[in-house]
Amino acid sequence: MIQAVVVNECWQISLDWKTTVLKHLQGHMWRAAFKSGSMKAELFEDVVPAVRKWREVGMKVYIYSSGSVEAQKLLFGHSTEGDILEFVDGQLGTEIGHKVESESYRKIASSIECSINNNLFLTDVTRDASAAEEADMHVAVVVRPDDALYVEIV
Ligand SMILES: CSCCC(=O)C(=O)COP(=O)(O)O
Repeated sequence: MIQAVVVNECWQISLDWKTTVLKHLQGHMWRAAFKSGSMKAELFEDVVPAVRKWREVGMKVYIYSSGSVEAQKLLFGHSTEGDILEFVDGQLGTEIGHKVESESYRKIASSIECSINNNLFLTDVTRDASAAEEADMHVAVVVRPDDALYVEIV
């Protein structure tokens, strides 16, 4: 039974599926791993300096991820750069809507009380970028070395 679950979860991960069940399992595993100190989130070295700079000039920074809010807090709270949650104004998960749906970005703009075309969405997933752009949000696709599989070069 356990082996069947592991095989199924690995299959979902290989397809980059973001099912709620998978993300809940992720949250449980991460809780144990991050809290025990056996796992730390590794950030690209430009992340913290960039976020600091944006915050210094008065910009707000939010995380919007398919990962649950708990998973986001675990990851950004236990990074190799320490707890960087203090640099973040809030976390948004898929309870606001899926990242491939334009409506999600409209809802985000409304919930953070910032007009949609005054927002910049950074992502490495082109499907998510298209949805945000369709909603009139500014978008920048961030290309990282291991993202080649998910970024469609057009
Ligand atoms: C940031 S916490 C969880 C990350 C995660 O599980 C994931 O699938 C990343 O998806 P995203 O929507 O953030 O691209």
